[in-house]
Amino acid sequence: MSAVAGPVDEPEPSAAPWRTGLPVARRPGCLPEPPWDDPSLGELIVPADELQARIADLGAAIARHYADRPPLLVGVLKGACIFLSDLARAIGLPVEMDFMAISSYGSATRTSGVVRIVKDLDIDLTGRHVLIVEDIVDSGLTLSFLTRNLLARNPASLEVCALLVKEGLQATSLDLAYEGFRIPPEFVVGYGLDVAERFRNLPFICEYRGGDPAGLS
Ligand SMILES: O=P(O)(O)OC[C@H]1O[C@H](OP(=O)(O)OP(=O)(O)O)[C@H](O)[C@@H]1O
Ligand code: HPA
Repeated sequence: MSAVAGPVDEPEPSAAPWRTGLPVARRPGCLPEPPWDDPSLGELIVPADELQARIADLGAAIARHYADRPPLLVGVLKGACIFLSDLARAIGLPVEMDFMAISSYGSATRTSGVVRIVKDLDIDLTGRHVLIVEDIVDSGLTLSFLTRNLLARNPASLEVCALLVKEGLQATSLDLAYEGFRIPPEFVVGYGLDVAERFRNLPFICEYRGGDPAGLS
């Protein structure tokens, strides 16, 4: 699986790390700036402008692949809400959207190992071209649960677009049609990703250094 794999016609690779398949390098010493500075936040992992540029490319690749069969985007709440909002606007097709809320982390920084559907889809997937939109693949448990669950609903096709994939943490191999960035195996927040519901509205992705979030108010 490549970091920029798409079913068709990806743009020519450039020197940017997310196009070469290399892990996105941490920005040494580059910390979030006011008003986003916070002592529990560490170094920047993906700056806001790189997120937006990559999402524009993903949107274009998705639009090419689904040109004659606009997909149903299935957003995985809550983490994917911001990614899906930007991605949907980068796909120049009349997409539809539905949402599923799935939780396995609670307020912790490690998966509980138990994936729970908190809210199911409203739309019947039978015969639909479904694109799952995920914010992050970490252990891979959520995605593996979700693909099995949605395949059982008889879609015409089922693909995955994940913004972030943590390097080397998945027990089984992944089948991702679209991937944004490979990131180091550390807990990250921002751009939809939270710890105990905090930091989802950061416009970038950064390392979380705050320790056990249980005491957060
Ligand atoms: O690959 P995994 O180890 O399964 O982790 C990935 C999942 O974890 C997060 O969801 P979370 O359970 O934290 O819920 P949230 O999206 O509401 O924050 C994230 O949004 C993914 O859905
Ligand atoms: O690194 C992460 N940050 C926030 N939420 C997550 N869910 C899985 N991994 C992560």
